[in-house]
Amino acid sequence: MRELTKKYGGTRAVDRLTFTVEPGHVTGFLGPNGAGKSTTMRVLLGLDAPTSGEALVNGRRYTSLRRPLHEVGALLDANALHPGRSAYNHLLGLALTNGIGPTRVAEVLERVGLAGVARKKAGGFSLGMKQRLGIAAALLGDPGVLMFDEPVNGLDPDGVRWIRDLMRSLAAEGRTVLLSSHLMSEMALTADRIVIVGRGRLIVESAMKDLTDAYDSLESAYLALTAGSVEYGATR
Ligand SMILES: Nc1ncnc2c1ncn2[C@@H]1O[C@H](COP(=O)(O)OP(=O)(O)OP(=O)(O)O)[C@@H](O)[C@H]1O
Repeated sequence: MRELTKKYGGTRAVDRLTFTVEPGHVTGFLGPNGAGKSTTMRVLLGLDAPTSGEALVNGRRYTSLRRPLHEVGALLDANALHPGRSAYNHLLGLALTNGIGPTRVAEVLERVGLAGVARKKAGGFSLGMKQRLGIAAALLGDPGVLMFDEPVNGLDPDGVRWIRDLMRSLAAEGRTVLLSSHLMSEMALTADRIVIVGRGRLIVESAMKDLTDAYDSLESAYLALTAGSVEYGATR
């Protein structure tokens, strides 16, 4: 992200945001509700155009990537699927339009643990199974850059642990992993770098260890650093 700004009417969802996500790490992307995390990911994926500045994947705009699914994969919304289609057909449709063969579909279904329900309709899947299917789609093109918007939400403890291990193994394979979540204790176990935004602006970009050394915990660091940026705070 270089000086990325995205306005919706009078709202500055993202405001001159500059940061870099490094390969080989899980980077936690944190910030209060409405801070601009999803908007940043949407612009990175070419789903929204920047108002000014740029969001680059491997040094290029998403729209200029020749084989986008091979460069970047993302899970933004686990419910973005056709409910009547099977998990296998959902992935096969995506694969075939991107020059990827059925063998790879079987591979990613195996990796996310859905091989046994591949022929079942995705509409009947639990939230956790839909998250896994969304992750399978992100992995289809074996991309070096991965983005996950709140993949842990609503998952059972097994699912939470699975996502944590998957994120860490993807980073250990040398990939760039950007992960948003509001669950600080889980993020503290998963990420080794942290980017915090508030009101569309960068608050801090840091190694996890530097934050937890300076504050008691990631949660304390987060609460202290975002104290002035919470837009929809409840009265206490
Ligand atoms: N399509 C849109 N049209 C108008 N405003 C939008 C749109 N998308 C986002 N916004 C606004 O931009 C701001 C940033 O929203 P965004 O969803 O990026 O935040 P977020 O950090 O992902 O929040 P959360 O943690 O609640 O998911 C909010 O004020 C939101 O209302």
